[in-house]
Amino acid sequence: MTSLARSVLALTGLRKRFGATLALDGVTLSVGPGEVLAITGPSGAGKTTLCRVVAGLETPDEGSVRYGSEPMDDVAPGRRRVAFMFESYALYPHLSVRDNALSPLRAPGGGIPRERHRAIVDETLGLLEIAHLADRLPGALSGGQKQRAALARALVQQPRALLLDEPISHLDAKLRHKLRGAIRQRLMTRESPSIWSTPDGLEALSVGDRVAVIDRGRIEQIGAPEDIWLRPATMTVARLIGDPPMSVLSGELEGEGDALVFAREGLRLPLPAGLAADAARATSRRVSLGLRAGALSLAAEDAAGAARGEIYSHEPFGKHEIITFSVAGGAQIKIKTRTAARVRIGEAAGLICPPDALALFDTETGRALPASAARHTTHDTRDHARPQAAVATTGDLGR
Ligand SMILES: Nc1ncnc2c1ncn2[C@@H]1O[C@H](COP(=O)(O)OP(=O)(O)OP(=O)(O)O)[C@@H](O)[C@H]1O
Repeated sequence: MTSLARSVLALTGLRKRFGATLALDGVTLSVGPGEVLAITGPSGAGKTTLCRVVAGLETPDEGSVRYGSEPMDDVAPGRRRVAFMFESYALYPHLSVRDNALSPLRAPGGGIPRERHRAIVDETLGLLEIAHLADRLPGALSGGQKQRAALARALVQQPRALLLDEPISHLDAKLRHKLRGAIRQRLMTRESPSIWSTPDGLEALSVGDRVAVIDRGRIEQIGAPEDIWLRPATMTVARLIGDPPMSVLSGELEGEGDALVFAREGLRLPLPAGLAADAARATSRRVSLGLRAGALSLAAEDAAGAARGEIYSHEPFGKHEIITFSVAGGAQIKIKTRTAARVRIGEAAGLICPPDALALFDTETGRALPASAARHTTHDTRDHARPQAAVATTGDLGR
């Protein structure tokens, strides 16, 4: 077997149209050897199409796919040596779970000595907690069990690139949380690039070395999980990522003495110095303010510096609570608190917005305002020839 496993997977200018739908709109990105790129976006954003183009199951209208220096555009799917876990599983109905997982290893060019097949498969079934189902046929499995059988079939291979399309979406929350760590550990030991697609932004942040956020076929932002979390490049990213995501309110910039104020009906917030510097360079006064739920807090209605409003709803979730705060005019802001707050629906309250809770966007373009935007990228500029800096993790990302 020729080993191309340490190659960079590079996608350049991919465009794919289905009738009136532009499923991929100029996607350029690369995934390094051993790297996991998590791609996240809402339903219909283009995640599956991206995976299918990489696997050769869909031909792009424009753009190209390369492994290392080798263009893949004219290479048939079966010869690309890509392991693709389909969102629809595509299990062989007449084969047991074990035989489904063994099937790619037994195919010509599988590359792994035959005597090791059974041990690799059984270890992977154990990792995914389906060893006890090894002899069952897919027809006798639940949706989540089928999903893990399909995942096992992808994980046992030694491909040039591994594509996992929503690999754990049908598992219960506890198992999903447990397995995303276990699978990520497994992927880290590989030399091939991996793409992990998921509609769950937090899952993407927890499994990806880098994360690409896609919407309507366009990459909105690509970067380290921390960047996506702390510095969303666009309003779309801000609205997609987070638990709950930022509340994004449209308004206007107004001068008030030396200060710049974000103003809309029911809300006037003086901008902290850093944000005011960004805002001063805005070309339009029409801006949108992002408020990060976990950095906001409630205060008394008349507390100094608090914005006034009332409690619209209160959802206690055990470890944390989500409070929806509404201001005059009806705009709603989500607050996430750890402490059990004593709040009553309809009660007047104040909202404290520290500087790190806020992000500012140009309403027209949807992009973060200049000074912040300089730190962002929607283009993949990583040079995979250089060693990658270790990605620091933060407790907030829940890895
Ligand atoms: N074969 C096809 N024919 C027509 N339209 C298609 C086809 N495949 C995908 N699309 C459209 O292209 C867009 C992108 O679809 P895609 O399946 O890539 O999204 P996705 O991000 O994977 O969504 P989901 O999370 O729901 O799986 C959608 O609007 C979809 O309806």
